[in-house]
Amino acid sequence: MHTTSSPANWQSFQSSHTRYPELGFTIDTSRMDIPSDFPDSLTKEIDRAIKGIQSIEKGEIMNPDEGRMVGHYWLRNPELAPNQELKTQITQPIADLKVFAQQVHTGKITNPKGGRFENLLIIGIGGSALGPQFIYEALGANSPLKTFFFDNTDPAGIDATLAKIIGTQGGLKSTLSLVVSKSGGTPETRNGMLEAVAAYEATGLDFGPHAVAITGDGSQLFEYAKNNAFITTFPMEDWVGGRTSVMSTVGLVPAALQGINTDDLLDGAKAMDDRTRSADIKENAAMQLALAWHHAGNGKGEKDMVVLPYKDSLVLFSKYLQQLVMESLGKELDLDGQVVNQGVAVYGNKGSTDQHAYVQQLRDGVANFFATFIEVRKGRDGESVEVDPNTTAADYLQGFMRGTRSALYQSGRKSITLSIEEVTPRTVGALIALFERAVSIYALLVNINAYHQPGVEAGKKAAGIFLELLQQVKGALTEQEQTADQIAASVQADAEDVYHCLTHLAANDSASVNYGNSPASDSFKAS
Ligand SMILES: O=P(O)(O)OC[C@H]1O[C@](O)(CO)[C@@H](O)[C@@H]1O
Repeated sequence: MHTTSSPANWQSFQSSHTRYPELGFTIDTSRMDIPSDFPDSLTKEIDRAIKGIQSIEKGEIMNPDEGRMVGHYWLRNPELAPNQELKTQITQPIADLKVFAQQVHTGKITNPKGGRFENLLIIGIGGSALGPQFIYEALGANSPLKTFFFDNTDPAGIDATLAKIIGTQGGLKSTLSLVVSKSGGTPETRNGMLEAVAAYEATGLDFGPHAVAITGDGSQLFEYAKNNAFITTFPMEDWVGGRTSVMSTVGLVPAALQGINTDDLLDGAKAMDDRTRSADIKENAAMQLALAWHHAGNGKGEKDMVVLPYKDSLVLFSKYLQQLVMESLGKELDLDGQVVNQGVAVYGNKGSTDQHAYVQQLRDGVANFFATFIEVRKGRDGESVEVDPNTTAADYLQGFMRGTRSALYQSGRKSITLSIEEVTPRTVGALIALFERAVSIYALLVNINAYHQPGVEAGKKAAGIFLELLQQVKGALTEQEQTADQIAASVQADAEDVYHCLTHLAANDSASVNYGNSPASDSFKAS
Protein backbone atom coordinates (compact mmCIF):
# COMPACT_ATOMS: atom_id res chain seq x y z
CA MET A 1 0.00 0.00 0.00
CA HIS A 2 1.71 3.18 -1.19
CA THR A 3 -1.05 5.69 -0.72
CA THR A 4 -3.46 7.05 1.81
CA SER A 5 -5.75 8.44 -0.89
CA SER A 6 -8.85 6.88 -2.43
CA PRO A 7 -10.64 6.88 -5.80
CA ALA A 8 -13.17 9.30 -4.33
CA ASN A 9 -10.40 11.71 -3.37
CA TRP A 10 -8.86 11.39 -6.84
CA GLN A 11 -12.26 12.24 -8.37
CA SER A 12 -12.78 15.15 -6.06
CA PHE A 13 -9.25 16.42 -6.79
CA GLN A 14 -10.01 16.39 -10.53
CA SER A 15 -13.25 18.29 -10.12
CA SER A 16 -11.98 20.78 -7.52
CA HIS A 17 -8.83 22.04 -9.03
CA THR A 18 -8.17 24.84 -11.50
CA ARG A 19 -4.96 25.45 -13.43
CA TYR A 20 -3.51 28.60 -14.96
CA PRO A 21 -0.76 27.14 -17.15
CA GLU A 22 0.62 30.55 -18.15
CA LEU A 23 1.41 31.14 -14.46
CA GLY A 24 2.33 27.55 -13.60
CA PHE A 25 -0.37 27.91 -10.94
CA THR A 26 -2.92 25.47 -9.56
CA ILE A 27 -5.55 25.79 -6.85
CA ASP A 28 -6.91 22.60 -5.30
CA THR A 29 -9.89 22.97 -2.96
CA SER A 30 -10.79 19.27 -2.99
CA ARG A 31 -9.85 18.76 0.65
CA MET A 32 -12.26 21.49 1.78
CA ASP A 33 -15.23 19.16 1.08
CA ILE A 34 -17.36 21.93 -0.37
CA PRO A 35 -20.62 20.51 -1.79
CA SER A 36 -20.92 21.24 -5.50
CA ASP A 37 -24.21 23.08 -4.92
CA PHE A 38 -22.74 25.36 -2.19
CA PRO A 39 -22.49 28.38 -4.54
CA ASP A 40 -26.25 28.04 -5.20
CA SER A 41 -26.89 29.02 -1.59
CA LEU A 42 -25.00 32.28 -2.14
CA THR A 43 -26.26 33.39 -5.56
CA LYS A 44 -27.13 36.90 -4.39
CA GLU A 45 -23.81 37.34 -2.55
CA ILE A 46 -21.75 36.00 -5.45
CA ASP A 47 -23.53 38.34 -7.81
CA ARG A 48 -22.81 41.23 -5.44
CA ALA A 49 -19.14 40.20 -5.32
CA ILE A 50 -18.75 40.02 -9.09
CA LYS A 51 -20.45 43.39 -9.58
CA GLY A 52 -18.60 44.87 -6.60
CA ILE A 53 -15.16 44.01 -7.88
CA GLN A 54 -16.13 45.50 -11.24
CA SER A 55 -17.13 48.68 -9.39
CA ILE A 56 -13.77 48.69 -7.60
CA GLU A 57 -11.92 48.41 -10.88
CA LYS A 58 -14.08 51.14 -12.43
CA GLY A 59 -13.07 53.56 -9.69
CA GLU A 60 -16.34 53.88 -7.79
CA ILE A 61 -16.06 54.95 -4.15
CA MET A 62 -15.84 51.45 -2.66
CA ASN A 63 -14.28 52.62 0.62
CA PRO A 64 -17.32 54.64 1.68
CA ASP A 65 -16.19 55.48 5.22
CA GLU A 66 -13.09 57.22 3.91
CA GLY A 67 -14.78 58.38 0.67
CA ARG A 68 -12.01 56.78 -1.37
CA MET A 69 -11.61 54.75 -4.52
CA VAL A 70 -9.83 51.41 -4.19
CA GLY A 71 -7.21 51.48 -6.92
CA HIS A 72 -4.69 48.75 -6.22
CA TYR A 73 -5.80 46.64 -9.20
CA TRP A 74 -4.85 49.51 -11.53
CA LEU A 75 -1.26 49.44 -10.34
CA ARG A 76 -0.49 46.44 -12.54
CA ASN A 77 -2.82 47.45 -15.33
CA PRO A 78 -2.90 51.25 -15.59
CA GLU A 79 -5.30 50.93 -18.53
CA LEU A 80 -7.98 50.05 -15.98
CA ALA A 81 -7.63 53.40 -14.20
CA PRO A 82 -10.69 55.51 -14.91
CA ASN A 83 -8.90 58.58 -16.28
CA GLN A 84 -5.62 59.77 -17.74
CA GLU A 85 -4.56 61.63 -14.60
CA LEU A 86 -4.78 58.44 -12.54
CA LYS A 87 -2.97 56.46 -15.23
CA THR A 88 -0.11 58.95 -15.13
CA GLN A 89 -0.05 58.76 -11.33
CA ILE A 90 0.81 55.08 -11.84
CA THR A 91 3.07 55.09 -14.87
CA GLN A 92 5.20 58.14 -14.04
CA PRO A 93 6.44 56.92 -10.62
CA ILE A 94 7.20 53.50 -12.12
CA ALA A 95 9.33 55.11 -14.82
CA ASP A 96 10.98 57.37 -12.24
CA LEU A 97 11.77 54.63 -9.76
CA LYS A 98 13.38 52.49 -12.45
CA VAL A 99 15.66 55.37 -13.41
CA PHE A 100 16.40 56.04 -9.74
CA ALA A 101 17.33 52.39 -9.07
CA GLN A 102 19.53 52.31 -12.13
CA GLN A 103 21.30 55.47 -11.03
CA VAL A 104 21.94 53.99 -7.60
CA HIS A 105 23.22 50.76 -9.14
CA THR A 106 25.51 52.49 -11.63
CA GLY A 107 26.85 54.96 -9.07
CA LYS A 108 25.29 58.02 -10.71
CA ILE A 109 23.57 58.65 -7.43
CA THR A 110 26.14 58.17 -4.69
CA ASN A 111 26.33 58.75 -1.00
CA PRO A 112 27.58 62.24 -0.03
CA LYS A 113 31.13 60.93 0.36
CA GLY A 114 31.05 59.87 -3.28
CA GLY A 115 30.85 56.12 -2.76
CA ARG A 116 28.13 53.71 -3.85
CA PHE A 117 25.17 52.91 -1.71
CA GLU A 118 25.63 49.31 -0.55
CA ASN A 119 22.91 49.01 2.09
CA LEU A 120 19.23 49.83 2.18
CA LEU A 121 17.43 50.65 5.42
CA ILE A 122 13.65 50.57 5.07
CA ILE A 123 11.77 52.43 7.82
CA GLY A 124 8.04 51.71 7.88
CA ILE A 125 5.37 49.64 9.58
CA GLY A 126 2.32 47.55 8.65
CA GLY A 127 1.56 47.85 4.95
CA SER A 128 4.57 50.13 4.59
CA ALA A 129 6.93 47.34 5.69
CA LEU A 130 5.34 43.90 5.40
CA GLY A 131 5.19 43.84 1.60
CA PRO A 132 8.82 44.94 1.17
CA GLN A 133 9.89 42.45 3.88
CA PHE A 134 8.07 39.60 2.15
CA ILE A 135 9.38 40.53 -1.30
CA TYR A 136 12.98 40.86 -0.07
CA GLU A 137 12.84 37.49 1.68
CA ALA A 138 11.20 35.80 -1.31
CA LEU A 139 13.14 37.37 -4.16
CA GLY A 140 16.01 39.44 -2.86
CA ALA A 141 18.73 36.79 -2.60
CA ASN A 142 20.87 38.52 -5.24
CA SER A 143 20.15 42.07 -4.16
CA PRO A 144 23.02 44.47 -4.76
CA LEU A 145 21.89 46.33 -1.64
CA LYS A 146 21.89 44.45 1.64
CA THR A 147 18.54 45.32 3.17
CA PHE A 148 17.55 46.09 6.77
CA PHE A 149 14.29 47.17 8.36
CA PHE A 150 13.14 49.37 11.23
CA ASP A 151 9.53 48.23 11.57
CA ASN A 152 8.86 49.13 15.19
CA THR A 153 9.51 51.70 17.88
CA ASP A 154 11.50 49.21 19.94
CA PRO A 155 14.82 50.87 20.76
CA ALA A 156 16.56 47.55 21.39
CA GLY A 157 15.41 46.29 17.98
CA ILE A 158 16.64 49.51 16.37
CA ASP A 159 20.01 49.17 18.12
CA ALA A 160 20.37 45.57 16.97
CA THR A 161 19.67 46.55 13.36
CA LEU A 162 22.00 49.55 13.54
CA ALA A 163 24.75 47.34 14.91
CA LYS A 164 24.33 45.04 11.88
CA ILE A 165 24.46 47.99 9.48
CA ILE A 166 27.48 49.52 11.18
CA GLY A 167 29.14 46.09 11.00
CA THR A 168 28.91 46.03 7.18
CA GLN A 169 31.85 47.20 5.14
CA GLY A 170 30.21 50.43 4.01
CA GLY A 171 28.44 51.11 7.32
CA LEU A 172 25.94 53.95 7.63
CA LYS A 173 27.73 56.18 5.14
CA SER A 174 26.87 53.67 2.37
CA THR A 175 23.32 53.14 3.60
CA LEU A 176 20.38 54.54 1.70
CA SER A 177 17.39 55.02 4.01
CA LEU A 178 13.88 54.69 2.64
CA VAL A 179 11.24 56.19 4.91
CA VAL A 180 7.84 54.79 3.97
CA SER A 181 4.56 56.07 5.32
CA LYS A 182 1.39 56.73 3.38
CA SER A 183 -0.01 59.04 6.02
CA GLY A 184 3.42 60.40 6.85
CA GLY A 185 2.44 60.65 10.50
CA THR A 186 2.69 57.11 11.88
CA PRO A 187 4.57 57.45 15.21
CA GLU A 188 6.55 54.21 14.96
CA THR A 189 7.90 55.23 11.55
CA ARG A 190 8.58 58.80 12.65
CA ASN A 191 10.46 57.46 15.70
CA GLY A 192 12.43 55.04 13.55
CA MET A 193 13.39 57.88 11.25
CA LEU A 194 14.45 60.13 14.14
CA GLU A 195 16.52 57.27 15.57
CA ALA A 196 18.15 56.86 12.16
CA VAL A 197 18.79 60.62 11.94
CA ALA A 198 20.53 60.46 15.35
CA ALA A 199 22.60 57.44 14.32
CA TYR A 200 23.80 59.10 11.10
CA GLU A 201 24.57 62.31 12.98
CA ALA A 202 26.49 60.39 15.65
CA THR A 203 28.88 59.30 12.90
CA GLY A 204 29.13 62.81 11.45
CA LEU A 205 26.71 62.22 8.58
CA ASP A 206 23.63 64.16 7.45
CA PHE A 207 20.54 62.02 7.12
CA GLY A 208 18.83 63.88 4.24
CA PRO A 209 21.40 63.16 1.51
CA HIS A 210 21.13 59.47 2.46
CA ALA A 211 17.33 59.43 2.48
CA VAL A 212 14.33 58.91 0.24
CA ALA A 213 10.70 59.26 1.30
CA ILE A 214 7.67 57.39 0.01
CA THR A 215 4.60 59.21 1.20
CA GLY A 216 1.41 61.07 0.40
CA ASP A 217 1.66 64.55 -1.08
CA GLY A 218 1.80 67.21 1.64
CA SER A 219 2.12 64.77 4.57
CA GLN A 220 4.34 65.51 7.58
CA LEU A 221 6.96 63.20 6.13
CA PHE A 222 6.66 64.90 2.75
CA GLU A 223 7.40 68.26 4.41
CA TYR A 224 10.22 66.77 6.49
CA ALA A 225 11.84 65.34 3.36
CA LYS A 226 11.57 68.71 1.62
CA ASN A 227 13.04 70.61 4.55
CA ASN A 228 15.85 68.13 5.14
CA ALA A 229 17.25 67.77 1.64
CA PHE A 230 16.19 64.17 1.02
CA ILE A 231 17.52 62.76 -2.25
CA THR A 232 14.00 62.42 -3.57
CA THR A 233 10.40 61.62 -2.67
CA PHE A 234 8.15 59.07 -4.38
CA PRO A 235 4.40 59.58 -4.18
CA MET A 236 1.84 57.33 -2.56
CA GLU A 237 -1.73 57.93 -3.61
CA ASP A 238 -4.74 57.98 -1.33
CA TRP A 239 -6.55 55.43 -3.48
CA VAL A 240 -4.01 52.74 -2.54
CA GLY A 241 -4.42 51.24 0.93
CA GLY A 242 -1.33 50.41 3.00
CA ARG A 243 -1.99 46.66 3.03
CA THR A 244 -2.49 46.61 -0.74
CA SER A 245 0.42 48.88 -1.54
CA VAL A 246 3.11 46.35 -2.38
CA MET A 247 2.65 46.92 -6.14
CA SER A 248 2.87 50.70 -5.68
CA THR A 249 6.01 52.75 -5.00
CA VAL A 250 5.99 51.16 -1.52
CA GLY A 251 6.95 47.75 -2.85
CA LEU A 252 8.43 48.71 -6.20
CA VAL A 253 11.09 51.22 -5.07
CA PRO A 254 12.75 48.68 -2.71
CA ALA A 255 12.29 45.84 -5.22
CA ALA A 256 13.90 47.83 -8.04
CA LEU A 257 16.78 48.80 -5.76
CA GLN A 258 17.16 45.10 -4.88
CA GLY A 259 17.44 44.22 -8.57
CA ILE A 260 14.12 42.38 -8.59
CA ASN A 261 12.28 42.40 -11.91
CA THR A 262 9.37 44.70 -11.09
CA ASP A 263 7.82 44.29 -14.56
CA ASP A 264 7.52 40.54 -13.93
CA LEU A 265 6.05 41.13 -10.48
CA LEU A 266 3.39 43.43 -11.95
CA ASP A 267 2.84 41.14 -14.91
CA GLY A 268 2.21 38.12 -12.67
CA ALA A 269 -0.31 40.12 -10.67
CA LYS A 270 -2.01 41.34 -13.84
CA ALA A 271 -2.22 37.80 -15.22
CA MET A 272 -3.87 36.64 -11.98
CA ASP A 273 -6.25 39.62 -12.04
CA ASP A 274 -7.21 38.79 -15.62
CA ARG A 275 -7.98 35.17 -14.74
CA THR A 276 -9.88 35.96 -11.57
CA ARG A 277 -12.21 38.46 -13.19
CA SER A 278 -14.17 35.52 -14.60
CA ALA A 279 -17.82 35.15 -13.60
CA ASP A 280 -17.39 31.39 -13.99
CA ILE A 281 -16.55 30.11 -10.51
CA LYS A 282 -14.80 27.06 -11.92
CA GLU A 283 -12.36 29.39 -13.69
CA ASN A 284 -11.93 31.92 -10.90
CA ALA A 285 -9.37 30.91 -8.27
CA ALA A 286 -9.96 34.02 -6.14
CA MET A 287 -13.68 33.33 -6.02
CA GLN A 288 -12.93 29.70 -5.11
CA LEU A 289 -10.65 30.84 -2.31
CA ALA A 290 -13.22 33.28 -0.94
CA LEU A 291 -15.98 30.67 -1.15
CA ALA A 292 -13.75 28.12 0.59
CA TRP A 293 -13.14 30.58 3.45
CA HIS A 294 -16.86 31.25 3.58
CA HIS A 295 -17.79 27.58 3.63
CA ALA A 296 -15.16 26.68 6.23
CA GLY A 297 -16.14 29.45 8.63
CA ASN A 298 -19.90 29.64 7.92
CA GLY A 299 -19.37 33.11 6.52
CA LYS A 300 -18.48 34.24 10.04
CA GLY A 301 -14.79 33.42 10.27
CA GLU A 302 -15.40 30.46 12.58
CA LYS A 303 -12.25 28.75 11.27
CA ASP A 304 -8.77 30.24 11.28
CA MET A 305 -6.53 30.02 8.24
CA VAL A 306 -3.15 28.40 8.80
CA VAL A 307 -0.79 29.31 5.96
CA LEU A 308 1.93 26.76 5.31
CA PRO A 309 4.32 27.55 2.48
CA TYR A 310 6.72 24.67 1.90
CA LYS A 311 9.59 26.93 0.85
CA ASP A 312 11.86 28.93 3.11
CA SER A 313 11.81 32.01 0.90
CA LEU A 314 8.02 32.30 1.37
CA VAL A 315 8.25 32.24 5.15
CA LEU A 316 6.99 35.82 5.49
CA PHE A 317 3.92 35.23 3.32
CA SER A 318 1.79 34.26 6.31
CA LYS A 319 2.85 37.44 8.14
CA TYR A 320 2.07 39.48 5.04
CA LEU A 321 -1.31 37.78 4.62
CA GLN A 322 -2.10 38.26 8.28
CA GLN A 323 -2.33 42.02 7.73
CA LEU A 324 -3.92 41.80 4.30
CA VAL A 325 -6.68 39.47 5.49
CA MET A 326 -7.18 40.49 9.12
CA GLU A 327 -6.99 44.28 8.74
CA SER A 328 -9.32 44.02 5.74
CA LEU A 329 -11.87 41.53 7.00
CA GLY A 330 -11.77 42.07 10.75
CA LYS A 331 -14.69 44.48 11.03
CA GLU A 332 -17.31 45.22 13.67
CA LEU A 333 -19.98 46.60 11.36
CA ASP A 334 -21.19 45.60 7.93
CA LEU A 335 -21.97 48.11 5.19
CA ASP A 336 -25.54 48.44 6.50
CA GLY A 337 -24.28 49.36 9.97
CA GLN A 338 -25.19 46.00 11.54
CA VAL A 339 -22.83 44.54 14.15
CA VAL A 340 -21.25 41.49 12.51
CA ASN A 341 -17.75 41.18 14.06
CA GLN A 342 -16.36 39.65 10.91
CA GLY A 343 -12.85 38.37 10.23
CA VAL A 344 -10.67 35.41 9.34
CA ALA A 345 -7.71 34.82 11.66
CA VAL A 346 -4.45 34.01 9.87
CA TYR A 347 -1.25 32.53 11.18
CA GLY A 348 1.51 30.25 9.99
CA ASN A 349 5.17 30.03 9.28
CA LYS A 350 6.52 27.37 6.93
CA GLY A 351 6.57 23.67 6.28
CA SER A 352 8.03 21.30 7.09
CA THR A 353 9.47 23.26 10.03
CA ASP A 354 6.03 23.72 11.60
CA GLN A 355 5.48 19.95 11.65
CA HIS A 356 7.91 19.99 14.54
CA ALA A 357 6.10 22.83 16.28
CA TYR A 358 2.30 23.06 16.14
CA VAL A 359 1.13 20.56 13.53
CA GLN A 360 0.55 18.12 16.42
CA GLN A 361 -2.36 20.29 17.52
CA LEU A 362 -3.59 20.76 13.97
CA ARG A 363 -3.81 16.99 13.52
CA ASP A 364 -5.14 15.98 16.93
CA GLY A 365 -6.27 19.05 18.82
CA VAL A 366 -9.00 21.62 18.55
CA ALA A 367 -10.39 21.62 15.00
CA ASN A 368 -10.74 25.40 14.65
CA PHE A 369 -8.83 25.98 11.41
CA PHE A 370 -8.29 25.08 7.80
CA ALA A 371 -4.83 24.93 6.30
CA THR A 372 -3.58 26.61 3.14
CA PHE A 373 -0.62 24.72 1.76
CA ILE A 374 1.63 26.48 -0.70
CA GLU A 375 3.56 24.02 -2.78
CA VAL A 376 6.60 25.08 -4.80
CA ARG A 377 7.29 22.23 -7.15
CA LYS A 378 10.92 22.98 -7.93
CA GLY A 379 13.35 22.17 -5.13
CA ARG A 380 16.41 24.17 -6.23
CA ASP A 381 18.46 25.20 -9.25
CA GLY A 382 21.18 22.71 -10.06
CA GLU A 383 22.18 19.32 -8.73
CA SER A 384 21.09 17.85 -5.42
CA VAL A 385 22.87 15.37 -3.23
CA GLU A 386 21.09 12.14 -2.41
CA VAL A 387 20.09 12.11 1.22
CA ASP A 388 18.84 8.52 0.81
CA PRO A 389 19.37 6.32 -2.24
CA ASN A 390 17.69 8.13 -5.16
CA THR A 391 16.11 10.64 -2.83
CA THR A 392 16.78 14.35 -2.39
CA ALA A 393 15.94 16.92 0.27
CA ALA A 394 13.35 18.31 -2.17
CA ASP A 395 11.67 14.89 -2.30
CA TYR A 396 11.43 14.94 1.47
CA LEU A 397 9.95 18.45 1.46
CA GLN A 398 7.29 17.37 -1.03
CA GLY A 399 6.71 14.16 0.95
CA PHE A 400 6.16 16.07 4.16
CA MET A 401 3.75 18.47 2.47
CA ARG A 402 1.68 15.74 0.85
CA GLY A 403 1.91 13.64 4.01
CA THR A 404 0.66 16.44 6.24
CA ARG A 405 -2.17 17.27 3.85
CA SER A 406 -3.26 13.62 3.94
CA ALA A 407 -2.84 13.19 7.67
CA LEU A 408 -4.88 16.31 8.36
CA TYR A 409 -7.62 15.20 5.99
CA GLN A 410 -7.79 11.77 7.59
CA SER A 411 -8.54 13.42 10.89
CA GLY A 412 -11.21 15.65 9.38
CA ARG A 413 -9.06 18.77 9.03
CA LYS A 414 -9.62 20.66 5.80
CA SER A 415 -7.06 22.24 3.50
CA ILE A 416 -6.56 24.20 0.31
CA THR A 417 -3.42 23.63 -1.76
CA LEU A 418 -1.94 26.32 -3.99
CA SER A 419 0.88 25.18 -6.24
CA ILE A 420 3.46 27.14 -8.18
CA GLU A 421 6.45 25.86 -10.11
CA GLU A 422 9.05 28.23 -8.68
CA VAL A 423 9.35 31.35 -6.57
CA THR A 424 9.83 34.09 -9.17
CA PRO A 425 8.72 37.73 -9.38
CA ARG A 426 5.88 36.59 -11.64
CA THR A 427 4.57 33.85 -9.34
CA VAL A 428 4.95 36.02 -6.25
CA GLY A 429 3.00 38.79 -8.03
CA ALA A 430 0.32 36.25 -8.91
CA LEU A 431 0.04 34.92 -5.34
CA ILE A 432 -0.30 38.42 -3.92
CA ALA A 433 -2.97 39.31 -6.48
CA LEU A 434 -4.84 36.07 -5.77
CA PHE A 435 -5.18 36.89 -2.07
CA GLU A 436 -5.95 40.57 -2.71
CA ARG A 437 -8.82 39.55 -4.94
CA ALA A 438 -10.01 36.81 -2.56
CA VAL A 439 -10.12 39.44 0.19
CA SER A 440 -12.13 41.83 -2.02
CA ILE A 441 -14.54 39.06 -2.95
CA TYR A 442 -14.96 37.71 0.60
CA ALA A 443 -15.66 41.24 1.88
CA LEU A 444 -18.32 41.65 -0.80
CA LEU A 445 -19.81 38.23 0.01
CA VAL A 446 -20.25 39.20 3.66
CA ASN A 447 -21.03 42.87 2.89
CA ILE A 448 -18.23 44.66 4.71
CA ASN A 449 -15.81 47.46 3.84
CA ALA A 450 -12.40 45.82 3.45
CA TYR A 451 -10.57 49.11 2.97
CA HIS A 452 -10.79 51.02 6.21
CA GLN A 453 -9.34 50.18 9.64
CA PRO A 454 -11.35 52.01 12.30
CA GLY A 455 -10.30 49.55 15.00
CA VAL A 456 -6.67 50.60 14.81
CA GLU A 457 -7.58 54.12 15.91
CA ALA A 458 -8.74 53.07 19.40
CA GLY A 459 -5.29 51.69 20.30
CA LYS A 460 -3.56 54.76 18.82
CA LYS A 461 -5.75 57.10 20.90
CA ALA A 462 -5.18 55.10 24.08
CA ALA A 463 -1.42 55.18 23.45
CA GLY A 464 -1.61 58.97 23.20
CA ILE A 465 -3.43 59.13 26.54
CA PHE A 466 -0.77 56.89 28.13
CA LEU A 467 2.04 59.10 26.82
CA GLU A 468 0.39 62.21 28.30
CA LEU A 469 -0.13 60.49 31.64
CA LEU A 470 3.49 59.33 31.62
CA GLN A 471 4.60 62.97 31.57
CA GLN A 472 2.26 63.83 34.45
CA VAL A 473 3.43 60.87 36.51
CA LYS A 474 7.07 61.79 35.86
CA GLY A 475 6.31 65.30 37.10
CA ALA A 476 4.61 63.97 40.24
CA LEU A 477 7.60 61.88 41.36
CA THR A 478 9.43 63.36 44.35
CA GLU A 479 12.35 62.51 46.64
CA GLN A 480 9.77 60.91 48.95
CA GLU A 481 8.60 57.40 48.13
CA GLN A 482 4.98 57.28 46.96
CA THR A 483 2.61 54.50 46.01
CA ALA A 484 0.66 54.35 42.76
CA ASP A 485 -2.51 55.28 44.69
CA GLN A 486 -0.88 58.40 46.10
CA ILE A 487 0.42 59.56 42.72
CA ALA A 488 -2.92 58.69 41.10
CA ALA A 489 -4.66 60.94 43.62
CA SER A 490 -2.28 63.80 42.90
CA VAL A 491 -2.59 63.58 39.08
CA GLN A 492 -6.25 62.55 39.24
CA ALA A 493 -5.84 59.42 37.18
CA ASP A 494 -6.60 55.73 37.44
CA ALA A 495 -4.23 53.95 39.89
CA GLU A 496 -3.58 51.02 37.56
CA ASP A 497 -2.71 53.32 34.65
CA VAL A 498 -0.38 55.25 36.96
CA TYR A 499 1.20 52.01 38.19
CA HIS A 500 2.07 50.95 34.63
CA CYS A 501 3.65 54.36 34.02
CA LEU A 502 5.68 53.96 37.21
CA THR A 503 7.04 50.49 36.39
CA HIS A 504 7.99 51.74 32.94
CA LEU A 505 9.81 54.75 34.41
CA ALA A 506 11.55 52.53 36.95
CA ALA A 507 12.77 50.15 34.24
CA ASN A 508 14.13 53.05 32.21
CA ASP A 509 16.12 54.85 34.93
CA SER A 510 13.58 57.65 35.43
CA ALA A 511 12.34 56.39 38.81
CA SER A 512 13.48 54.02 41.49
CA VAL A 513 11.21 51.41 42.98
CA ASN A 514 10.97 49.72 46.32
CA TYR A 515 8.91 46.56 45.80
CA GLY A 516 6.34 45.68 48.46
CA ASN A 517 4.08 42.64 48.63
CA SER A 518 1.72 43.81 45.92
CA PRO A 519 1.49 46.52 43.26
CA ALA A 520 -0.43 48.68 45.73
CA SER A 521 2.41 48.57 48.26
CA ASP A 522 5.27 49.16 45.74
CA SER A 523 6.67 52.64 46.25
CA PHE A 524 8.43 54.91 43.79
CA LYS A 525 10.55 58.03 43.94
CA ALA A 526 12.44 60.19 41.49
CA SER A 527 15.83 58.78 40.61
O1 LIG B 1 1.88 53.91 5.83
P1 LIG B 1 1.42 54.46 7.13
O2 LIG B 1 0.48 55.60 6.96
O3 LIG B 1 2.58 54.83 7.99
O4 LIG B 1 0.59 53.36 7.87
C1 LIG B 1 1.14 52.15 8.29
C2 LIG B 1 0.07 51.17 8.68
O5 LIG B 1 -0.74 51.71 9.71
C3 LIG B 1 -2.11 51.40 9.46
O6 LIG B 1 -2.72 52.55 8.95
C4 LIG B 1 -2.86 51.05 10.68
O7 LIG B 1 -2.22 50.04 11.39
C5 LIG B 1 -2.04 50.31 8.40
O8 LIG B 1 -3.22 50.19 7.72
C6 LIG B 1 -0.90 50.81 7.59
O9 LIG B 1 -0.42 49.85 6.71
